[in-house]
Amino acid sequence: MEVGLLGLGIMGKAISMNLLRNGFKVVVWNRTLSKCDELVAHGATVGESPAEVVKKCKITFGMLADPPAALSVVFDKGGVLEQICPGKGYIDMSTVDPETSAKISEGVTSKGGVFLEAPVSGSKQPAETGQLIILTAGEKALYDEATPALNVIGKKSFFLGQVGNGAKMKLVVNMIMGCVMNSFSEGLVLAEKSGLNPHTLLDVLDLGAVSSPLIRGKGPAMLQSNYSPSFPLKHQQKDIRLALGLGDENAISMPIAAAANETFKKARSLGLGDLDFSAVFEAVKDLQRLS
Ligand SMILES: NC(=O)C1=CN([C@@H]2O[C@H](COP(=O)(O)OP(=O)(O)OC[C@H]3O[C@@H](n4cnc5c(N)ncnc54)[C@H](OP(=O)(O)O)[C@@H]3O)[C@@H](O)[C@H]2O)C=CC1
Ligand SMILES: O=CC(=O)O
Repeated sequence: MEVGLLGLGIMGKAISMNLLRNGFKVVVWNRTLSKCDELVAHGATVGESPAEVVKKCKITFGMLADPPAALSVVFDKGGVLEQICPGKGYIDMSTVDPETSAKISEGVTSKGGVFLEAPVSGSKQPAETGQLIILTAGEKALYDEATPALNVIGKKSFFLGQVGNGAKMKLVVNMIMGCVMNSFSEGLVLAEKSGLNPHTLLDVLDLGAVSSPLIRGKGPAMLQSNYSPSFPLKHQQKDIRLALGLGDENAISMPIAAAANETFKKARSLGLGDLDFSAVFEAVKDLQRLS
């Protein structure tokens, strides 16, 4: 099966490599075209534009940074819309808001193509090993057609109905994850400042109800100030911001998420946006110094 992949950041590169390893032919494109070279060395071919990738493939995936990027590869010159047509599908895996997803869906279907949103839960390592959780919504026929690829990309795919539901589910999940990371960071600072060994706190947490892959996976690196990015902090802040927007629309009060958003914004202002989202720990430490 041949598929297209637009966007070779942390996730797009890992997903492409995994598809190639599993026997898929993959046509790639990235805004910074030089990032395609490594994929080519592993057997991918390159499209000079999103439109060229769509021209070559029946199904094309997008894995872009944020709503402006996701819209740009579809609507701008050389974009998906120039070649999408009946018989072709576009699957957007970027984490965006439901409105962005709906605009892309309208654009694709207006040209006779079919659309599926498919944001993923899980980070760099699950992407490399095909262990993502895929939150799809939109055209069920495209979901069925893409199932062989989805089964390689993820360990479980959900079909959630109409366009927007995948985006909403992803934003709810990442709103929770951002709040947990914030609270965990405050706990580490509180432990240390009150005279406890934070390494012992990690051991205690791991044995109790709060134990989780997130805390187990990130805690030791955070105590070493190692924030090599798996999930960039700027994207976590974007997700909480978009989740707060969803809360606004639904008149849901989310004071904890709003406070977490402030801390992620503080972390971005400290220049930590490209580091892993666990670097919010540094912003929490900084806030203690100021208070
Ligand atoms: N990393 C993670 O753990 C996870 C990330 N996600 C989500 O997946 C998406 C991708 O994440 P990730 O791979 O980490 O992000 P990266 O920041 O590593 O990559 C972003 C990608 O978007 C491209 N891009 C940015 N702006 C534009 C633009 N204006 N036009 C065209 N392309 C653009 C970049 O191209 P260029 O190389 O030229 O800059 C790059 O290919 C995000 O929505 C993120 O929230 C979801 C689950 C996990
Ligand atoms: O969006 C990030 C993730 O880990 O999921």
